[in-house]
Amino acid sequence: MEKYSRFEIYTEDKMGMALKILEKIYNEKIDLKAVEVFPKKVCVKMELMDDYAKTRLKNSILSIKEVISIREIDLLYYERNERKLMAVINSVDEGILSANENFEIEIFNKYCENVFKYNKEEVIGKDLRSIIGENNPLVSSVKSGKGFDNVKIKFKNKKGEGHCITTGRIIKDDDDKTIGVVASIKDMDKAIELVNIVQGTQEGAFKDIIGNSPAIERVKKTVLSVSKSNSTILLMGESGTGKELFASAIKNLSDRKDKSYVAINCAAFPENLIESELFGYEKGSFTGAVSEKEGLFERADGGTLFLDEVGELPLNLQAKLLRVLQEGVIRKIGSTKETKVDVRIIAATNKNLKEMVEKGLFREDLYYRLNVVPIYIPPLRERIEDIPLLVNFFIYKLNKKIGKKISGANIKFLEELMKYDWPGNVRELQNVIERGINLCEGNILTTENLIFDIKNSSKSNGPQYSVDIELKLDDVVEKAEKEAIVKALKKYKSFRKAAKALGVSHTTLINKANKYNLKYLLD
Ligand SMILES: Nc1ncnc2c1ncn2[C@@H]1O[C@H](COP(=O)(O)OP(=O)(O)OP(=O)(O)O)[C@@H](O)[C@H]1O
Repeated sequence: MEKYSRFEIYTEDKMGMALKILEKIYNEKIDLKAVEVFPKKVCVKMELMDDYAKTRLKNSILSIKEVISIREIDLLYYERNERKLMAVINSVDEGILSANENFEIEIFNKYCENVFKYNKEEVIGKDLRSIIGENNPLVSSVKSGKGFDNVKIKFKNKKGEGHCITTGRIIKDDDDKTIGVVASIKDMDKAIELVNIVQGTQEGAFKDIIGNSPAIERVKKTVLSVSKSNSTILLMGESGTGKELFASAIKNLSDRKDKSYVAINCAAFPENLIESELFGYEKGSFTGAVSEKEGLFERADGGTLFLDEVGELPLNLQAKLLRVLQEGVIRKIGSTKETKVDVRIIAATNKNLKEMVEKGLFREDLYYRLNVVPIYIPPLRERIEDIPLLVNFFIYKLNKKIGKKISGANIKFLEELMKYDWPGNVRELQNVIERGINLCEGNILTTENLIFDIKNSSKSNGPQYSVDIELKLDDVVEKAEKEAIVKALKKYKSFRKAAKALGVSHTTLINKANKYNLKYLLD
């Protein structure tokens, strides 16, 4: 790096001090590089001098009557600021490139060096067009005076072709004239990596889980905080609430996301088959066992096993499952050998397991083993705010399947859906929308296209969850309050009458109806 000599010269507060000092430098035939002038102070940057030359110059400057003192300094103020700025520019995980109105490159940070495969020294002051070509948004923005966002550019460098994503802003002077452009550069591979990271985290993992009601947001928050650990998770909720979706989100958010994910519905197999499905069997262990069979636990080794409808597991298999959870070993049917497996269990149930334990239908010890991290997914009737979003989502999804171009649903249609009790939850809602799309002759769903499932009554037949395990006291109170208000509004069809029945003032009831989004019930 080139070296310089720098002086800081203190003077009396007089006009023309800088000129007098510069004259002395000139007389000593020293090459001046930069000057900074302040009240009572002048700083100069000059060619590198030896001690003799420095002393000569100092004496010459000190001979000026108004000069008080001189000291050597490391950097001028502008250099300090420039270095601070460059340190910041080099520390960001993005390329920063700037060029002036003549396309000369002025800033080119470390990240740019990696993307474009040029050293800063090779490009500073060079024509931008010779480095990244003529046809790129940076050049056109200097010409047009307009910035640009997230444009992909291709360029040639020493190592061949490269590509990156860039966003640029124009630099203007006081007269609004373009004097340059500054652009951020993102390496394409890094941008793709970023997308993958995002997909492996929150937004990506929850992208198929529609809804932003406080109730569903609470579940997402819990899922986020527990997915990274290896603890067993028990997902509880009525049928069709999205337990399977959440199980898959947990897997995608966990460190096991790239490992095997095996799902089994315990209710879908007859009792005698489920054991061989889960644990496998040895050849010849029973008639028909002509070859060895790998069980799902083995298949999920290193990854995640989703046990859906775990409440349906027969009691003898509950004991076997308990052993896996306690000791991490499995034994195939017909084998004497135990094999170690490393499997994270996510179990789901729409049954009230605690009640099953009380009735002797589910092993208590297994219940506590599974119930390490219980997550309760609320039924749709407790998050009716999500219905419009879900309706749009299903219209979009099912249009493609059915080959229609429905653009939405009218208000009355949505209101009817929000009044309904949804015993079949989101799955039932999806069916209702699919039926509606099939029936719809226009491009908007109306109440004429609305048919609810006949088998479901308007009263929920889902399980009532006990308070102690799934919800915080505040949530329980809110839930009960909301249910009582819904019931009263449906029964009395008037705020005044419902308020009287509930023993609260008219205003209190209206405020609460607003809080829970229930005013539509009386529209
Ligand atoms: N929040 C949601 N956003 C979008 N789709 C959802 C949502 N919740 C559920 N679904 C859809 O509803 C259907 C039922 O969901 P899922 O199978 O996850 O429910 P479940 O609780 O596991 O049901 P079951 O207890 O009957 O097995 C699926 O088609 C799923 O994609």
